[in-house]
Amino acid sequence: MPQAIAITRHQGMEAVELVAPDGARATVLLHGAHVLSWIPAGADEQLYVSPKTAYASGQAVRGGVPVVFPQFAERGPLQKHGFARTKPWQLVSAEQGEDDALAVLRLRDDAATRMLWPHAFEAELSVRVAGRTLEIELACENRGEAAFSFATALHSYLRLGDLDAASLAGLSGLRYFDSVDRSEKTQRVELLLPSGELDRIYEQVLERELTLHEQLPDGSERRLLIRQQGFEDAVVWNPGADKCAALADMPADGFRQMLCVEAATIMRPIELQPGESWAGMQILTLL
Ligand SMILES: O=P(O)(O)OC[C@H]1O[C@@H](O)[C@H](O)[C@@H](O)[C@@H]1O
Repeated sequence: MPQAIAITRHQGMEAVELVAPDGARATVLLHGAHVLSWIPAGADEQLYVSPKTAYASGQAVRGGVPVVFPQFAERGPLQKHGFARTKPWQLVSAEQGEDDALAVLRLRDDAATRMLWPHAFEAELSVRVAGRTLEIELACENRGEAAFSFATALHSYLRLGDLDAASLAGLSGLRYFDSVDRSEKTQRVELLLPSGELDRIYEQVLERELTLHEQLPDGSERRLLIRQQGFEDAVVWNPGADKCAALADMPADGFRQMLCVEAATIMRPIELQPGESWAGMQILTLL
């Protein structure tokens, strides 16, 4: 029998603490349906959250997994990355199952969202933890009478001990839009070694498996498998030293402890006719 999980508080905000029978855990804020923590069974924290982030209504949390919807970055008239990450979501269910723990959260249009974006929608975020895997699925349904289109991303901040010891594999051969110098390029090298500001939208990433590698001080290697379904693109972002210093909610050296690898659909926005739905998932597995 699934065991219901009650709402608790985390950093002064409503949250659910998912715990699977094998010990895998995740913390999800109702604010923004924001996954704040993921601890695979037998391992330690895999997500980065800035120690300087605000936890306040109407503000975005810096770290974890912000939900970007219905606009990516400043590619449209809305606030940066859209409104979903700063809205209170409703908890639909949270429970521990026989071999996992699952929470489902929902956001529907209201008068405030329709002022910004005149569409009737229902978004659902499902977060599932079990063993060494975290699955985050975002679904969206058009509940109105006219078609709409949107861009979206699961903006995952992956925690690092040291950026210089990290590399990302699996992107070679892909086209990408480099948001730093606003040009189209092709990834030539197999391993992306992050250094300096990195802000790229890799296109048509579906079917690719990315792996974040990190050499740990004890000589071992951490490997995090990053897969996506439904999302077409992937964003790789690190602000680098200068941009990080300018972010009020990040410590100056915070960029060394994170790399964002985001499952996204940006280049070809998703179009939904009345009654149609879309879903996409990011799947993280600690190998
Ligand atoms: O500071 P924000 O609004 O959370 O955005 C962080 C970054 O998010 C990334 O997804 C974008 O590619 C970057 O351009 C952006 O700077």
